[in-house]
Amino acid sequence: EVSITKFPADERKIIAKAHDKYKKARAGIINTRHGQIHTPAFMPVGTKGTVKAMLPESVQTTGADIILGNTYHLMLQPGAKRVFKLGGLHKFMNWSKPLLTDSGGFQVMSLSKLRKITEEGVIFNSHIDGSKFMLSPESSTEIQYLLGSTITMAFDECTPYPSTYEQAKSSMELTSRWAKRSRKAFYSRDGYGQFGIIQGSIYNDLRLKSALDLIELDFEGYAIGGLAVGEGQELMFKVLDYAPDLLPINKPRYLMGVGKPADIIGAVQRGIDMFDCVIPTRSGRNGQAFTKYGVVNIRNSKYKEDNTPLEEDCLCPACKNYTKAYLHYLVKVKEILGAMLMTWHNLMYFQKLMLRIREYIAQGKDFDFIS
Ligand SMILES: CC1(C)O[C@H]2[C@@H](O1)[C@@]1(COC(C)(C)O1)O[C@@H]2CNc1nc2cc3nc(N)[nH]c(=O)c3cc2[nH]1
Ligand SMILES: [Zn+2]
Repeated sequence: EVSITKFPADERKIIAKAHDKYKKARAGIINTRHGQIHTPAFMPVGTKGTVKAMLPESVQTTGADIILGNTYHLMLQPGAKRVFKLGGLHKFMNWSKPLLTDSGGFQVMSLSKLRKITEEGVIFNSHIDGSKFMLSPESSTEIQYLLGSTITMAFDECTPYPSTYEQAKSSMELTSRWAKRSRKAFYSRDGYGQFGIIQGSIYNDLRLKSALDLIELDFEGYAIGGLAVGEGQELMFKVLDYAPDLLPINKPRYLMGVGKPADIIGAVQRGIDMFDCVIPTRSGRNGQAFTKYGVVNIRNSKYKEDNTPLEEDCLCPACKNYTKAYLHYLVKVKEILGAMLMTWHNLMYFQKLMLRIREYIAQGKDFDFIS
């Protein structure tokens, strides 16, 4: 079975770095049914089948190869069967490149009020109208098939932080049992893939056991779950100092929910290939712009007569055609165009960061720049 991961030998540029810090960084290409993904890659979050305030063609111009959708939200509305009947999520949202869908467990725990975790799966009440649903390894995998996801995530339990060793152990063991059922339920096709998600919280022996359990299932890629859940950067990096090395070197490694530029750079240096985070889109809508000068809070009154762009050399529409004064005004009066331009700029910024990281790795250069 051809997996979706072909780090072609000639294109795989794993450069041993002069000193330890960079030797784990790698740049590669993931080949899928819906096109290539250049790694290290940042995936804009399109939770409900849209990257908020962006047209899909605009997302494409920022350089994104792949976007993320959510099983939890789409199963509640408009419903996976309906999306399937309408031709699948790619057609529905007019995005023809790769799509990765999260499997829903994390969103149930962070969004729905009443829920019950059983061996079978998670029973919960919709946060929209309170109606009852159940997500299991089988139903999550089927929903992602109906959506037409390029990369399907195994159904896991995101171990909360902090957790005791015992709590983390039983949670990780549940995730391993669910991973097996997810793998069995996956309908494997050329150019599509399923990623396992390792848990184990901050305990290295649990992380190792989780990795061993999932490697046995031979997923096309692996995610490190249970991080970016409030543990902070220092503890996250402590886990990342060893966890990526537990995973197969020739398969993609995806760190879920991360992160700010500095988090991404530190994680790439520790061997991570894929990222997703709501920060560029969510903070853009809240008036925060990422720039090489740092984060600009455009609502600050010091910008109300600032006739210069966010970044003079940025090619996004916000910087090419508008001033900080105009963005300040739009965000203050809550005009929709404000959310659009700020989001567009931030997504462009994050993709430029990933492009620079890929170039630096390919040239064997240090990329400790925090931009
Ligand atoms: C709830 C919401 C929207 O998800 C974002 C964002 O808030 C927020 C809140 O604080 C920040 C850190 C800024 O990001 O945390 C989320 C990003 N961290 C994260 N996403 C994850 C998704 C995951 N999915 C699965 N299946 N399994 C996991 O273990 C898992 C772990 C994850 N960690
Ligand atoms: Zn810009």
